[in-house]
Amino acid sequence: MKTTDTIIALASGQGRSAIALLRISGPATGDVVTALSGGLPEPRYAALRRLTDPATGSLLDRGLVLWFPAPASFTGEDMAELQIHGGRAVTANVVNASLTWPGVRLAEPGEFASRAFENGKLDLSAVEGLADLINAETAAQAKQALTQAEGSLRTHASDWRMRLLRAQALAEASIDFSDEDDVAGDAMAQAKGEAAALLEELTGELQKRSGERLRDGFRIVIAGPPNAGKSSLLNAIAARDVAIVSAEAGTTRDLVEVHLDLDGLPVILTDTAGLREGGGEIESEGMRRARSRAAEADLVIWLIDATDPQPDPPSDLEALSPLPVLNKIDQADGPGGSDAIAISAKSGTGLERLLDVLKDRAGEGLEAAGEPPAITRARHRTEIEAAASALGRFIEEDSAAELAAEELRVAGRHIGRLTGYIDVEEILGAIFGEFCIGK
Ligand SMILES: Nc1nc2c(c(=O)[nH]1)N(C=O)[C@@H](CNc1ccc(C(=O)N[C@@H](CCC(=O)O)C(=O)O)cc1)CN2
Ligand SMILES: Nc1nc2c(ncn2[C@@H]2O[C@H](COP(=O)(O)OP(=O)(O)OP(=O)(O)O)[C@@H](O)[C@H]2O)c(=O)[nH]1
Ligand SMILES: [Mg+2]
Repeated sequence: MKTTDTIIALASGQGRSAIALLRISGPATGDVVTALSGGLPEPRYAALRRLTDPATGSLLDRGLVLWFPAPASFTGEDMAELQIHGGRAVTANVVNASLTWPGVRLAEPGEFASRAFENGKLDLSAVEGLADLINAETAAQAKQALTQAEGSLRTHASDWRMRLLRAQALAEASIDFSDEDDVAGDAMAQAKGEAAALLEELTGELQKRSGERLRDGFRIVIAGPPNAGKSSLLNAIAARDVAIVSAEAGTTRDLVEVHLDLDGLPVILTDTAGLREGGGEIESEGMRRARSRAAEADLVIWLIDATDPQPDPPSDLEALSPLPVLNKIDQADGPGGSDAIAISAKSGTGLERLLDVLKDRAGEGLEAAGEPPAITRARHRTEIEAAASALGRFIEEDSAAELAAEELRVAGRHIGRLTGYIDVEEILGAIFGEFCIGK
């Protein structure tokens, strides 16, 4: 048996609450719970127990106790949960009483999940999904995170890995039969066919950006000349007084960011410094930040003042195909004569329409057509890109079969890293045994 520390943590939020959930995991769990509550309840059934300090015998709380003997627990170790009253003193007392037991210590952040990973209960992609689920701020983010926690990326990764292994087996066969030209050539052609089909699928996944966007939020930047009403628009959409508004041009210098939930879609809306020629040192830095944030945005709003003839966006912004919006129509006489959406940040006219357009654009950016994306974070993209380039090299390679086959192993290692299971060589052994390839 592996000896590890027993860890304890408050799994519910910090601070006062009606009920608090303490989680304990590790070999001493059963002893700690017995010492605190006088015994172990039936596995996986809640039991109401008096909890006492084993050192002094004093009553700490009356709470619900759950016992999950290994391996049928979240971490795969012996685990228990104490559902107690959520006062600061109660939780501190029960934690401290548990910590007096030998081998018990406070858990590090993420340690329950990392033990679940080590014990094969969760793969890396599921751990990431759970982390995203806890951080999710909107319904669409939560849905994507839960899908990943439930194994969507793992399913892709194991399918890709099996196809790579098949290609690898074929490539190895072509090496083994290299003295029989026809057989060897045929096997290698088949291996390359398998690889090409897989490369096409990986390339398709790499083209989808919606998974990462949904996880991070759809980024909208409000840009425009000074005094156009950019900060007023941010405040109106956020329905809060976030940014300073004034009649003075050049009020906003820094980036001002708000997180919005537009019908379940996560949007990060950023107000920026007004863009104009000249300007002092601080204002110039503000404009530099505005331009660079706009360049990274998923959508740029170019806001102009309908009462004031104003310039077109500078060429770097024009290149981003900004959405033109005309503000202050409450003061403008007659229609603006452009295709811009007309609003008044002050009176609220036109805001509904603008919000509908923003929701549509966010929806297009965040909701992938067809199958949900496999990639939800940069780590996945990096590994899949590396696997795809190794596959590309394998397909191009027409010299030594041994060298070409090595590229397939490289691709397999990168795919393996998506789930953290990188025992590719082991599986390959099993496949070779089964297929009796070679001699
Ligand atoms: N009270 C409580 N609620 C919770 C959790 C928890 O740990 N405690 N969870 C924590 O994330 C989530 C539920 N996830 C869980 C995942 C696996 C197991 C578990 O005991 N797994 C065993 C047995 C599986 C079974 O009986 O079907 C196993 O995998 O072997 C428990 C909770 C959300 N709600
Ligand atoms: N009449 C009218 N005035 C508005 C409207 N929107 C903003 N304003 C006024 O325009 C002035 C400038 O507004 P801001 O929101 O500070 O403009 P800004 O684009 O953020 O300006 P800078 O940060 O300096 O670039 C303020 O006096 C606002 O009250 C509107 O829809 N109608
Ligand atoms: Mg401003």
